[in-house]
Amino acid sequence: MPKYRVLTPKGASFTVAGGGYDYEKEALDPIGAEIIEAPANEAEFIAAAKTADAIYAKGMPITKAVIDALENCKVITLGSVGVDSVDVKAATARGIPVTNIPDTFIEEVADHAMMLLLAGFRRLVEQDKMVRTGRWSEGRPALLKIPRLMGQTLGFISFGRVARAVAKRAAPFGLRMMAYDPFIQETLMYDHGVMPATLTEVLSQSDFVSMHAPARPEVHHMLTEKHFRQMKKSAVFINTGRGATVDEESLIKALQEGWIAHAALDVLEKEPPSHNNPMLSMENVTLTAHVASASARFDEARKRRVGYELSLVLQGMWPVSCVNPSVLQNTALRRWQPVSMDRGPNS
Ligand SMILES: O=C(O)CC[C@@H](O)C(=O)O
Repeated sequence: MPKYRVLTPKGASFTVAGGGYDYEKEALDPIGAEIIEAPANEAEFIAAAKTADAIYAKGMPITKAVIDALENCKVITLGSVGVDSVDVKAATARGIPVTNIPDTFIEEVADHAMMLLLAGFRRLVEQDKMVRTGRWSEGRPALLKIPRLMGQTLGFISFGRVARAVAKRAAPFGLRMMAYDPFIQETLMYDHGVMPATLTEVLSQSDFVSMHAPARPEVHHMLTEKHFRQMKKSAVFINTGRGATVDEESLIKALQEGWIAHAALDVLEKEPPSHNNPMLSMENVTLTAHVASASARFDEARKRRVGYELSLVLQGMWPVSCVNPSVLQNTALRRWQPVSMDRGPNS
């Protein structure tokens, strides 16, 4: 009988795929905790959740109904930056800390955003299709219509850690950069060679608009028809954040009616998309399957980090990355002091 039960939706275990090293066991075995899988449907998950000591949320929404059924849960742990799959408000109301991993795969997502930018701009998918379908001679005329990349403008909506990592990659390509983010200090933008701007300036002046707004209810459908109408007809829209920040119907209309040139998207409003999503057959759309974070290193790092957060809380300590830290004050969990990495001015 395990001392602690960590409940996770079936099929979402965070052991390394393909029988690799078992990072979950490494973190959880010494404290007597065990991962238990429950069917990933709300009713069956709720039945199993009553006695769970912790939830590892993945692959299914952890709704208010699930959270209200928890009788013994000390933490809900996410293996992502985005916390949109958990009703954080409900967890906060119940005094349950929710943890995420905000810093583990910034480089991967930034690589992917840059790849989408280049692929969308140089029409990679269309070019590939032309070669494969015997239309070799059509490739060059298609690209003769687009400008040179150097000197084009990249505009960021939201300038968090991933956007800043994209800016580092974009600078050597000779892109001018601007960003809209009312929550980030302008000096941080200047440090990255990025001009602070209003949303209208970003939309109307950018050749590439890269969306990085986090998945929060306040930014649901932040971009609608009126925003796509403000963009350049030649603009490429890139989204590696969350599909829900964009009104997808408006985006589809913008692409179909030529208000913008191309969309390169890792995220969609509904994932996977339904077979009748028009974007699946549109030539001016480049799609990947919400995989921007993926790499072998990330897979390992995510599992280690999830195991670490779980083991901290189950052993009675504050987690490292808590998205609702106000609840920590009212728990019996002990605050711990991380060791300072700052070894002084000459280190
Ligand atoms: O689970 C993933 O790999 C994607 C997670 C990513 O979208 C996030 O919000 O952190």
